[in-house]
Amino acid sequence: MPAAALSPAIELNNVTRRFLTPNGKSMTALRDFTMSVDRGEFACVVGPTGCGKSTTLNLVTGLAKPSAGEVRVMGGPVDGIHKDVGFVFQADALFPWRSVLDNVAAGPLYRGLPRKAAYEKARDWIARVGLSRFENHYPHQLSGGMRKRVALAQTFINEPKILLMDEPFSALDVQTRTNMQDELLDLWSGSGASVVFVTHDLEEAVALADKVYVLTAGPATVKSVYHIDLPRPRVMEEIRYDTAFVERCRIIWNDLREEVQIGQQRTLETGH
Ligand SMILES: Nc1ncnc2c1ncn2[C@@H]1O[C@H](COP(=O)(O)OP(=O)(O)OP(=O)(O)O)[C@@H](O)[C@H]1O
Repeated sequence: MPAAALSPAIELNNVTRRFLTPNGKSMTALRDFTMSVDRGEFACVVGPTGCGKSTTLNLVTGLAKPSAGEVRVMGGPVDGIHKDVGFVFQADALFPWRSVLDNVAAGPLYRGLPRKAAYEKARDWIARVGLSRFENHYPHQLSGGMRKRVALAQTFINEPKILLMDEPFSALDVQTRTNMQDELLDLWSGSGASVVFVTHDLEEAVALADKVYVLTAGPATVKSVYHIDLPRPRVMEEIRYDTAFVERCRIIWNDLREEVQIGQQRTLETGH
């Protein structure tokens, strides 16, 4: 077996990322950042507002380059967006002028699958997210939760080995959000994909993840890593009452709270 096949799906080794601010000064968003996500592992990243969570995802996509250190995806250096990477962000990435079916079929068509096979596959994924009756609807005719289901189908249909998610459910109401978390775990459990899921919501992180990274107030570095050994499959409505779950949230929140307070204090002092 080649060495690359045994390597983690994602590695950030001592990464520093600096930006130039509008007034020409250098600003460090990430400092000495080290993170490793194994194949098939679900990692969540939590930290104070603006600390650098999205920047970690941008480094994995290659949209941002490290100022120092190294980023590796599937055992190799990052060189543009890797074909095995899928995304789900807070904002919908659906084409408004295309039906649900055309939206979901777009990925396989783009990747060269013949039309008939692409549409068969799209129908299958639409059924898996429970939207068969809506395949001819347009995004504006769907609820926020339904659009998220389309987004998940649109992503999972490409069979990504790595899934990057940046607060994908934060705009949804609590009930819809819970349903989507279950849906995501269900789709992920059969996929073998490695996930990096950024969220402000610690309970969401603990409920979903194998591993939770707590980041410091910017510049972001890894403050601590928690392994979440709660049994799977997990059901969101039930896990929130599980004493082991509550205990883990309490421990991690004690850690995260300090950073949130530092971030808030800084905002009060500097106005941003
Ligand atoms: N392209 C850029 N140019 C300049 N500064 C940037 C750029 N991208 C991010 N930053 C800065 O880097 C810091 C980290 O931003 P990032 O978006 O990674 O934080 P975040 O933790 O994801 O934020 P939030 O919690 O608000 O979603 C912020 O201060 C931001 O202003």
